[in-house]
This record gives sequence, structure tokens and C-alpha cells, in this order.
Amino acid sequence: MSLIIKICGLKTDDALEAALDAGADMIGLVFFPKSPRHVQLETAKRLAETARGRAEIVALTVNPDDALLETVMETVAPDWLQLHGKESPARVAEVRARHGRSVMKALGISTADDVARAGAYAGIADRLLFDAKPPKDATRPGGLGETFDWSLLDALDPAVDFMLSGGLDAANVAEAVRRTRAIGVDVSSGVERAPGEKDADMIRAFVATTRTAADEKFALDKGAAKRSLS
Ligand SMILES: O=C(O)c1ccccc1N[C@@H]1O[C@H](COP(=O)(O)O)[C@@H](O)[C@H]1O
Repeated sequence: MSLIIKICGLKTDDALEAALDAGADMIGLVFFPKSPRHVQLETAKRLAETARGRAEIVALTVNPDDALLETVMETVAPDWLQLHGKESPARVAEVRARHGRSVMKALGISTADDVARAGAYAGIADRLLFDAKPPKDATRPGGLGETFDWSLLDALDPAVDFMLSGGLDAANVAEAVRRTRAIGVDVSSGVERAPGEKDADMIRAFVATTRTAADEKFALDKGAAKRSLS
């Protein structure tokens, strides 16, 4: 399986086209008014119509109530609901059952305890997404361009798949691919020239670098598997 690439926080037709042309597998639309990437519903609807069938559409919300999720479902019809707040495992299960959509639960990581707590969501969320834990005074829980110590993820149950985010960019994503067993990567700030302003060249560089790193890792793993059989 090839590595999943998600470009998040798209709010213009040009940025969306750049992500789709570059070969992004998932595109993220942010519904969080305090974010510089917040997108109006009508714009989101138009962007989703362009993206449908070319990439999976992810609607990112933070501690959403059901009214917001219903509106997003009716207007945008995303493939995924990304929950990026303090949603409990029970709330994740409820959202999944009520809205009938795959749920990606984002979890902020700064300590080994944060990784241990992730186990409570395994088998409940359809996918886990690890992000850097935001500082206490942050105005948003993600999209801050901050990395975290990826070695903390070594303690995670090997049966649990996850995507990685938090401060990724074209300069560090190859190392992230090599260093972790993430099945996908998610980027927002790292493909922007200013907060909320995506840059087509940076999107292309991010996707190309990620694909090359994933191919190299696959070739290395294949070689190692062959050697262990001989
Ligand atoms: O992008 C935002 O503004 C945002 C707001 C609220 C919650 C999450 C947000 N973004 C997500 O955060 C991670 C990491 O982003 P970055 O690459 O470090 O900027 C990613 O999943 C974004 O989708």
C-alpha cells in the first residue's frame, strides 16, 4: 500500500488544484472559525465538488456538536470526519454511528502518557492521527507547524495504524517517513507561505519528497524481508 498524503486547510480553487494535480490522496477542509484556514460552507461545497472522486475529502472540526456535523454532512458530504479537539472515545463512537462516516481522531502528543492514552481510541476511530500537543495558551489545537518527538510513537501497539502530522514540510517529511511506521502524512503549515496561504510549489515539493521517501523505504523493507528469508 502506498503512503497516504493529506494536504489540509485548503480554501481556494488554486490551492486545491495544486494538491490534486500533485497527487494528494486526501484533502482537508477546516471548519473552525479561529483558524486562518477556516472555510465558509459554500466555498467548501464547491471545493468538495471539484475534489470528489480525485481525492478523499476530510472535514476537520474541533469538539463539534451534532448540528455542525449535520450541516457539514449535508453541504459538503465529506468522506471523512476529522475530530481535532478533546472528543472522548465515547463521543468518537457516537459521531461515527450518528453520521455514518469514517472518523479520523487527532491526538496531541508530547509525552509517553499521551501515546498510551491513544490505545483507548483504537478500534473506535477508523484512523488515528498524531499531532504535536498544542501549548496551553494556543488559540487552536492544531495547524501550528510544531513537530513532536516521533520516537514516542515507538511505544505504540504495532497493530495500531496511524497517520502523522505536526510541523511536517518538504525538509523533514523524508525523515518522518523513515523514522516512523506512519501509514500516511498530513500537512498544513508546511506548504504555506503565510498562515492560511497555500503555496503550489511547496505542495508539489512536499508530495514529491514524500513519494520518493516512501518508495525508498518500501524498497529497503522488501530487501530486508528477502534477506531474512534467504
Ligand atoms: O489547520 C488548522 O488551522 C487547524 C485548526 C484546528 C485544528 C487542527 C488544525 N490543523 C491540523 O493540524 C495538524 C498539523 O498541522 P501543521 O502541518 O502542523 O500546520 C494537521 O492535521 C492539520 O490538519
